[in-house]
Amino acid sequence: MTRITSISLRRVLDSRGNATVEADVLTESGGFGRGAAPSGASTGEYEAIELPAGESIAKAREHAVPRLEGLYAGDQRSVDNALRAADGTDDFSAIGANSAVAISMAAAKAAADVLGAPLYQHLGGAFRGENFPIPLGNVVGGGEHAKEATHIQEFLAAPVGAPSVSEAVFANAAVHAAVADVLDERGVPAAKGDEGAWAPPISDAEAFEVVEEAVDRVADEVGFEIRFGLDMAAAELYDDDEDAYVYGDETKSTDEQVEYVAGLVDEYDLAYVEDPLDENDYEAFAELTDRVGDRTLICGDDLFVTNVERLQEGIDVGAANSILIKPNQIGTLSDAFDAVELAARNGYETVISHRSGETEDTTIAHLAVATDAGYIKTGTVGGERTAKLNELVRIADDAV
Ligand SMILES: C=C(OP(=O)(O)O)C(=O)O
Ligand SMILES: [Mg+2]
Repeated sequence: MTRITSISLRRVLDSRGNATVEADVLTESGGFGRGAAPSGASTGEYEAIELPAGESIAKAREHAVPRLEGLYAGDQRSVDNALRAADGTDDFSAIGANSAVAISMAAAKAAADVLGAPLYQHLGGAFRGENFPIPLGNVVGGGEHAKEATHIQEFLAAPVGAPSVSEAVFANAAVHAAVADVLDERGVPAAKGDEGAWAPPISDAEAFEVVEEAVDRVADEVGFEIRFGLDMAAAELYDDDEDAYVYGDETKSTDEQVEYVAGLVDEYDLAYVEDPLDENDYEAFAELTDRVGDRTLICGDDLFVTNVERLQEGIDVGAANSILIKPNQIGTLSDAFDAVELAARNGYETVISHRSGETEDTTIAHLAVATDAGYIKTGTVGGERTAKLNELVRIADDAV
């Protein structure tokens, strides 16, 4: 039986050293699942609300846990509906999306444990496990993830020609290492940002040169196509008062930003551009998608926040052609699945994603395989990132 008998919640550390919520779910027949909430730094304005971990735990213990005990862990919709009902708001601001997502993921894992099935199969069904996402690997970054580095938040290796997920994962690690070599040759010192990407004190223009060089070197070595992409996190660059995108001392109007990004797509043959425009500007997203959407992915992260209503608005006007899926942006696995399905029905590519603050939790690796996502964005190096990447390698090797 998969009835939930107990849920324990605790504060644990995330990769930035902040407190986050971990949930353990136990079922009648001894099924066990554990989930931990990640946490963003460049969060979208419309995301579900994360409360301080201790507060979120206290509220969830009082309002959610009593409703959940006795439910079937395997009935994910009921579990997630009960979380929503216990919260009673649209954005999980009563119990916190951090407790909600931790419990939602833990319940799914407990159900998989009872079934004796890998999580991706419990979530995605018997026919999943053959296709794997292309990992987008953050190799250079700045923005909200590292001070005194690039304005663009993430430069992402995209090993689109890799014959296997394992070769893709290792190629991204090789690009990360090659970036260090190229920076060293240029005499540029570099620490690492929150996601383990290099955070050098160089201009965005120089970062393009460095990443292109590193990608080319590794592509030559491995013999398959590697491209690269960006997360511009442009809502963080956009200044409402100036109505412009601010790059240090320079600003760009919205038209100039569209022109700039379209130019970058062509100059660098970018495979992927996330959040190239402000999270409120569907119109400019649509214009850019119209211009370059036939040759690259224009992805909405802060734009869509894994929310079906915001995604539908984008679909209606042709804004973007792909969506970033972050379960903690919306609060439950059911909501994340709904966003994936709406995207798929409308020809939008899905990219399952980590947050800049992460834990060892590997749910998103399973979610990517379960939903047949085209891409996963989960870093390149660092234990909390390799936890997901190595889990993908294990899934491919039938070793989970
Ligand atoms: C992973 C990201 O960063 P954060 O978790 O800080 O939102 C992102 O913006 O895509
Ligand atoms: Mg983003």
